[in-house]
Amino acid sequence: MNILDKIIADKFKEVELKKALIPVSQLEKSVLFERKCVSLAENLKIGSGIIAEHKRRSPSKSVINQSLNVQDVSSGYENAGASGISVLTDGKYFGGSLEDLLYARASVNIPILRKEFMIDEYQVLEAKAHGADAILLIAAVLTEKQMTYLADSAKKLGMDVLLEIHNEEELQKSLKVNADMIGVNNRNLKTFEVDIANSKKLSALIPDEFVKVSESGISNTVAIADLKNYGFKGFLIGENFMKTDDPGAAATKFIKQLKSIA
Ligand SMILES: O=P(O)(O)OC[C@@H](O)[C@@H](O)c1c[nH]c2ccccc12
Repeated sequence: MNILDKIIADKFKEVELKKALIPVSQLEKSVLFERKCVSLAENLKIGSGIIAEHKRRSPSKSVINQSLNVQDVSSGYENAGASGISVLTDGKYFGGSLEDLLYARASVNIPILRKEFMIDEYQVLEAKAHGADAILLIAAVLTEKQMTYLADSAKKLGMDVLLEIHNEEELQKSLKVNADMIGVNNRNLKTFEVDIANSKKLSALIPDEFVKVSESGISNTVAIADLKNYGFKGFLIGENFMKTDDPGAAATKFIKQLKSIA
């Protein structure tokens, strides 16, 4: 079994357990359920385009940074001029939690993406109840029908949808889904190989109604200037910031440099 299949198998078990412990009616009682979401897709069009990620560890890199707290990282990213923040909530493989999402929400006003392996509507409700403005759907692990259902349920709650693809086949099955953004993952989640050329290759095939996002392996501003020429408006960056002692400062420096070459 590849790592992605393992993560998904574990996720099914986790969601079943959670459903039994915390009913949907309780999620809907969260004060955050009434909060009006801020559109990540719209924010990408008007700002720096950087979606800065809070990621403690990953299956590909093991530990990235375990010593920071999510409030400092999130407010650091917001002050740096990020257009949005991505918060990993998977515990087993990425060291994140829904609590991280809550604390991030309490620390910033910019849109927050719940970075999770979504397989069930229950997780969409959880995202809303913990202050997310957007959810991620990964085409590699979902059918067209599942993506349609999950996207529609997120849209009903006022959240944006970032649909992640890695190849042309995944793009084709995603085109009818009600997503706001299509993200090209430069990392193959099955092999962990990273290649930014993947974004460039697939860009022309993505219809204009979707905001284009390039994800993973981005470590310099020249790569972004290049990706902008291919129509990308959003750039998801995790490790490059998180591997430093001060991700907010790293993001500040990065975004300043980005502006200077624009
Ligand atoms: O740390 P990086 O290489 O900058 O990548 C960030 C982000 O794109 C990556 O964490 C990611 C992209 N898609 C995912 C799906 C699940 C978990 C994580 C991811």
